[in-house]
Amino acid sequence: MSEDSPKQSPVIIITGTPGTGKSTHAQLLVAESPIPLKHINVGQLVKDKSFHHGFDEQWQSYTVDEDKLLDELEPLASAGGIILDWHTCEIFPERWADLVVVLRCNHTMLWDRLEKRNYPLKKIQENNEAEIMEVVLQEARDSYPQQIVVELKSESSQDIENNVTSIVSWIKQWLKDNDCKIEDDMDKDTIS
Ligand SMILES: Nc1ncnc2c1ncn2[C@@H]1O[C@H](COP(=O)(O)OP(=O)(O)O)[C@@H](O)[C@H]1O
Repeated sequence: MSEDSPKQSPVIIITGTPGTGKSTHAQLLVAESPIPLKHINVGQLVKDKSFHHGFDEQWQSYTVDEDKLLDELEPLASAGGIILDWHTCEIFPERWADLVVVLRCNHTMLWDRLEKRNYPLKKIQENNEAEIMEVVLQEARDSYPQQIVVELKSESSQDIENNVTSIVSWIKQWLKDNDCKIEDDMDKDTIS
């Protein structure tokens, strides 16, 4: 985190293999944060605003138009107060990020979660393998200073509560470190 950041609230990236609990964490964090945070579900944003070059049937995912996506997010990241929720993070410039949370999950549990989502078998296998190989964790460690990258277990509801509590503590400390005030009457919302 930058010591002399003019932002009044931080940018938090929540990343992890699909199904590890990013959106669940982000939603609870919005509800429990002492300051307003916007939850940006980046995958949904890509779809809604067509920041892509089409759907890749083989990979069952959109081919993202990174320039358009970054242009949209830049002013939001500069202002702060956002949670970027996506299954990849290296695209986000290092200067944006104050905290990078990487959610992790046992691969058997992850398999069940993705099956419930009706993902095709190939996509479940790929994501499962990525989780076992720690692909997203490695990407985060390669892209941001090690002191802002935090790996958190997301296997139970207790994990979610504990994780959100510790992120809220981190936010409070960030606000103190950056001489920012907590205002009671600010709205909280979610955008995609
Ligand atoms: N820590 C957890 N404990 C139990 N269930 C979880 C946990 N994290 C996520 N889930 C469940 O797994 C599914 C995927 O969660 P979601 O937040 O949509 O993941 P992501 O945003 O990473 O794709 C949801 O049904 C959610 O309730």
